[in-house]
Amino acid sequence: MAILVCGGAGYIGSHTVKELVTTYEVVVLDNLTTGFESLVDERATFVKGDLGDPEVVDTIFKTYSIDAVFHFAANSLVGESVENPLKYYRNNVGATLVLLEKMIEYNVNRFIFSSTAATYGIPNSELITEETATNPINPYGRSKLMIEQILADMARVHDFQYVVLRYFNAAGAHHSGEIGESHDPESHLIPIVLQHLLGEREQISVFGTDYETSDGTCVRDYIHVTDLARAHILSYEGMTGGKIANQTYNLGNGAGYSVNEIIETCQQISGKQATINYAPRRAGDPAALVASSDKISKELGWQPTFDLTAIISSAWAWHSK
Ligand SMILES: NC(=O)c1ccc[n+]([C@@H]2O[C@H](COP(=O)([O-])OP(=O)(O)OC[C@H]3O[C@@H](n4cnc5c(N)ncnc54)[C@H](O)[C@@H]3O)[C@@H](O)[C@H]2O)c1
Ligand SMILES: O=c1ccn([C@@H]2O[C@H](COP(=O)(O)OP(=O)(O)O[C@H]3O[C@H](CO)[C@@H](O)[C@H](O)[C@H]3O)[C@@H](O)[C@H]2O)c(=O)[nH]1
Repeated sequence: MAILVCGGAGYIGSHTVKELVTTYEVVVLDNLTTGFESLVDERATFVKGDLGDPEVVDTIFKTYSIDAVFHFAANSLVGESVENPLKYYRNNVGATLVLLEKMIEYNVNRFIFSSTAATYGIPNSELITEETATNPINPYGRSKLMIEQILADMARVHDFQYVVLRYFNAAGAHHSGEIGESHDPESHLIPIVLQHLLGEREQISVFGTDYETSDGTCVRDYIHVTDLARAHILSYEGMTGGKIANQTYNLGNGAGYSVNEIIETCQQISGKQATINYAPRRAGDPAALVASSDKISKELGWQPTFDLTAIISSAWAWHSK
C-alpha cells in the first residue's frame, strides 16, 4: 500500500515525503505551479498533474494501491487570496472536491489535510486551541475552513476518516541540507530576510507597525517543517492503528515572535545587518497567531523539537549553500 502525497513537490510536502520514504511507498502528485520536481526525493514516484483533473486521479487510483492521501496542494498566500479570491476557491476548494469524490469512488478512505492558523481569523484568546472560534478574515483561510467542514460532513456518511492539521507558520530546512524553503517568488518572512542578508535583495519591508502587539509588528508562531512532517506520520499511524479518527490538531511551538524579533534573530544568526523599510499593513493579516498544541501532544505524543534559533539556523544553512 502506498501513500499519495498531493503537493509533494512543494515546501512542506517535499519535507514530509523525505521522512515518509524511509518507511512507506510514496506517490507524489503535483502540477508544479509553485513546487519543483527537484525537491521530490528520488525514492518516491512522481506524477506531474492536477488533482482537479479527474482523469489524472483515476489513473493514480487505478495504477497504485493507495492507502491514504496527504493533501498539501493548495494556493496559500494570504495577501494574494485577498486580491484574487476565485483562484483560491477554485484550486483549494474546487480541485480538492474532485480528489475527494475520487477517493470515495475508489474507496480510499484516509485523508490528512493541510489546514492553517488562518482559519481562526482574529482569535478571541492569546493562545489558540482547537476550541477557539474559527472566523477567517481572508479567502485563503475561508477556503481551508470550507474543506474542513466538507470533511466532517463526509465522515458522517462515508467510510472515510480524516485528520486536519492546522499549521502555524512553517519555516526551516531539512537536516540533510538537500531541501529547504523554495518559493518563487518568495513572500514568506524568514526566507526574505535571509535572502536580504545574503545580498540577494536590496531591503526588507515590515508590513505594519501599528498592530496591538508588544512592538507594533505582527506576531506569529514559527514551527519547523520537519516537526510538521513528523506530525503527519503520527496522524497517519494514529489512524491506521485505530487510535484516532476525524480529529483536528494545531501545530505550533506555543511561542509568538514579532516581525522585528524575527529580523533581529536572523541578524544574530547571520552576523549581518539588515536594511529595513517600514511599510503599511498587508491586507488580510491578523495581529497575532500563537498555537496551543496540547491536544496533539496528549493524543499522539507530538512535541516540537526546534525552537526559533534552531529553525532559523537550519534555514540559514540552507540559504547560504
Ligand atoms: N507554508 C506555511 O507556513 C503554511 C502554513 C499553514 C498551512 N500551510 C498549508 O500547507 C500546504 C503546503 O504549503 P507549502 O508552503 O508547502 O506550499 P507550496 O506552494 O510550496 O506547495 C504546494 C504544492 O502544491 C502544488 N499544487 C498546488 N495546486 C495543485 C493542484 N491543483 N494539483 C496538483 N498540485 C498542486 C504546487 O505545485 C506545490 O508544489 C498548503 O496547503 C498550505 O495552505 C502552509
Ligand atoms: O516581506 C515580508 C513578509 C512578511 N511580513 C510579515 O511577516 C508575517 C509572516 O508573514 P508570512 O511569512 O508571509 O506568513 P503568513 O502570512 O503569516 O502566512 C503563513 O502562515 C500561515 C499560518 O499562520 C499559513 O496559513 C500561510 O499559508 C503561510 O504563508 C506577517 O505578519 C507578514 O505581514 C513582513 O512584514 N514582510
